[in-house]
Amino acid sequence: VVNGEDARPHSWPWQISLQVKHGSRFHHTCGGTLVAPRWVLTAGHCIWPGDVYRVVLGEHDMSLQEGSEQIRDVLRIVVHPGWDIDHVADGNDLALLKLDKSPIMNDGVGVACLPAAGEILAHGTACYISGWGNLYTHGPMPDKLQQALLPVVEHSMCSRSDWWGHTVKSTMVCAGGDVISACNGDSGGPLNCLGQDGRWYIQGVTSFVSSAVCNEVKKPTVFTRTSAFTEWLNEVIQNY
Ligand SMILES: CC(C)c1ccc(NC(=O)[C@@H]2CCCN2C(=O)[C@H](CCCC[NH3+])NC(=O)C(F)(F)F)cc1
Repeated sequence: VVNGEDARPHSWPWQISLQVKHGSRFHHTCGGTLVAPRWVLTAGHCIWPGDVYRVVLGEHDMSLQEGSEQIRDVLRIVVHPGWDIDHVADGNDLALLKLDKSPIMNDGVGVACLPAAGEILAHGTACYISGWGNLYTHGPMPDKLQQALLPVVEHSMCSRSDWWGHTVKSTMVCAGGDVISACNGDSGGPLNCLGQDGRWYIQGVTSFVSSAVCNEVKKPTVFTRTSAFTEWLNEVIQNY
């Protein structure tokens, strides 16, 4: 996250770190969200065939063993059938990971809510992005989970020719567009938006930013709009 701030520890208890095995060690590669006791939602572009992953829940400071961390293996990976790494602009940038067993739910680990099918957020709705992605383009990863307030940008503005143009689809949601943005390593993480009922809803899964600089003005962070995939999400979580 570029121009964010340290999150209060465990204030986003559904935020996970997706870690990939290289040699004998695992390292953070993407964010993700616990959306059911045994299911993590992340981005399709985080998944590379043949790689071995694990999920760390209850994480805050990556440089410390804080005692709240819970590690789970990934039993099954279901990438959205419409995802194609060579056609990022087509969207469908989603993957669901089934954990070998449910984590222990506590103050630091919990499930987030998914929105109702078709829910569209009004322009300017205040949401938060969270993640351990780079602090700036080609910059370092933070130790502590970062967060930032990122206002929703309605589709009509986000698809202006000097914004994202036709690259952004209606199955995506834009947020930001000024000097706050996601950056590499935030991929797959949540766009956290407070609902009328006082619960946090995951309205987006971090998908892409400008390939020039992460926080390019008029190139808001683009998220996969979870309310466009309710049927697929429910089908997988209930049947796989
Ligand atoms: C849709 C298409 C025109 C397009 C638009 C933007 C990009 N952006 C990028 O490539 C920048 C540079 C590094 C990674 N990156 C990204 O946006 C990667 C996803 C890349 C997926 C495609 N390889 N995502 C992120 O960094 C983020 F923001 F989600 F944390 C790539 C393609």
